[in-house]
Amino acid sequence: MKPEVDYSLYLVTDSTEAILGNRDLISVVEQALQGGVTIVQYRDKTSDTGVLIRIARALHEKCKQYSIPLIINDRVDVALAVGCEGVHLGQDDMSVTDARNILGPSKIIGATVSSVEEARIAVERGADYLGIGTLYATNTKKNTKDIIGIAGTRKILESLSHPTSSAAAKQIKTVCIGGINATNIQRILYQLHYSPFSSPSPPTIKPISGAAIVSAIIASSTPKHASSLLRSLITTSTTHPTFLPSNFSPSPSLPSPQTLLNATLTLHKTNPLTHNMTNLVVQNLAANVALNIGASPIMSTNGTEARDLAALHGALVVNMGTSTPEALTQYKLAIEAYNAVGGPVILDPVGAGATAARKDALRFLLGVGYFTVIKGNESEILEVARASHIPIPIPIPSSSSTTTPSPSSSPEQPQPQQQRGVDSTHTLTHPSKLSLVKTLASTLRCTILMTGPTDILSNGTTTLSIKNGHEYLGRVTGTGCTLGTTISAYLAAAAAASSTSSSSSPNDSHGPESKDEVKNIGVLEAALASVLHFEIAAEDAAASLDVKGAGSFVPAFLDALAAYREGVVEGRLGEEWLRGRMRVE
Ligand SMILES: Cc1ncc(COP(=O)(O)OP(=O)(O)O)c(N)n1
Ligand SMILES: Cc1nc(C(=O)O)sc1CCOP(=O)(O)O
Repeated sequence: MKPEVDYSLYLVTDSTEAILGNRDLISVVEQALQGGVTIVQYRDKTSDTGVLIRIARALHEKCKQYSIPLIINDRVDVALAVGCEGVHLGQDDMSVTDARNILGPSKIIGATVSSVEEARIAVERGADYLGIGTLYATNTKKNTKDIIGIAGTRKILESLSHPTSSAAAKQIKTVCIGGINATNIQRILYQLHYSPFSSPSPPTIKPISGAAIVSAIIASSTPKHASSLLRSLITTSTTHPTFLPSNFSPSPSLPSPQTLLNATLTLHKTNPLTHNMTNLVVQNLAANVALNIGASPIMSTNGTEARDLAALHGALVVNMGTSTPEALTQYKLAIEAYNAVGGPVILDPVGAGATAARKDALRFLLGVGYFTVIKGNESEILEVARASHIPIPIPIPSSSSTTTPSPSSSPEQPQPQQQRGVDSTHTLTHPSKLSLVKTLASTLRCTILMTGPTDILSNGTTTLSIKNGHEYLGRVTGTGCTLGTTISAYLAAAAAASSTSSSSSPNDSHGPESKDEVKNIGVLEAALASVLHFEIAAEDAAASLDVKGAGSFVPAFLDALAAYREGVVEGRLGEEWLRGRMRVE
């Protein structure tokens, strides 16, 4: 009878100079056991068999003291000699079938897989768990076959829980591997619906059972501390991941006008910080937009001050408009700082499809941290989808035929039309856009806003079309970027309000009506409220008699942004008014 194994923090060892240094492996593993690793794999690619067996025996003794299973990498003979709990086999090692025949039914056999097909075969051959990778590029193992990211890992998890999959597939345990550390583990587990003991929470995806880690523990100078930190991040990720603002759960329906007005009131009351790492073109306009909607802007591209700024309960906008390799390093520092404290982060992948450098920058940023909202025009969101390995709809050719993305689409991705500069191309039908935005939001477990004549907003559960706005917005450079600033201010306000709602007075004059309504301002509500504030103000500004074109529109727009906020705060713009103005379905 195989014991129930907790795969949540799976330590894979490494004895190389670069990672272990000149320390003693047994002592490092013992410290990791004290810190709370739940399963250990001895992985040593160079030692002779005699040495392998000696070290494996010593490790097994230690693991037994902590009642933790020991697995041997690659070598069935060593596992047999030591009598430990099992083996881990790669695609080029002994087959799972042969290993099972040798080891018998009571031993644990793990298999490395990087595709749906490899997973299917490993399950069929009787593996107990799958090591799914490579999740992210890692210095620990340079010659990995495929970097599959969150989307590739999810594809495998989805295939295992597919209604037509076998009972064994539905039951098999899974860990992800490659580039996992304390800064990204919660986001990764969140995006992979971590659940330590199988019980597929959302039925469409099998939750991951744990994370396999090498360097973040073995290379640490304090393996006990590194392990216990990782363990506590894993444990809290099932309750509430620290990178998510509290109460930011997916909204199941179209937010009510009162909730949207409450978001504006909350913004006014909290005067949140919006930290903009934005492009050179829009710095001034973005700061003015922030001031007029009722936020406090800071335009800082220095990542080293992000930790201090993140402590001020604001939100971060990362806008790739004029980014450089040096800027990417600064963005990384800032994203990590905001993720560490649960501050909202908005990614505006400006011109993401325009050049190879921008495509690379986008892939880099998507691996760096969690984005609460990703906002972009159609071309930019298509690029995010491609970077996330999500099947994208076929662009409209000369005729109007399109396909809807489906998880079973061919791996041959249709190439989106080359983006020219930062302008968007318009190639998809509305249903295709809806489907793409929803799929992307649910895959990345964040909120996506695709802007255009009709904006599409989705958190993967609720998908909305927003038809407000005015064409002048498209004739002033950088207005799209300043929408990112507006979203950040609303998210920061909602996050701050939700974390203090229990202590605030629910019936302040002109304030949100109840604690519940403050709590209900989740990401989708805050993002929708910000888009409506921005776009209805644009409509009002454009209708002003003084406005003759895009030039005179800008000052009128700033006035209208402030007037919207003042109207809501003073109670002149209420529920009925908003119901009549919002064009959302
Ligand atoms: C848990 C886990 N997953 C994957 C691997 C990789 O194993 P393999 O493909 O055999 O590659 P090497 O480890 O031998 O380089 C693993 N070891 N553990
Ligand atoms: C041993 C191993 N196997 C991988 C795979 O993709 O199969 S990645 C990897 C190394 C993971 O190291 P770290 O946690 O330091 O990034």
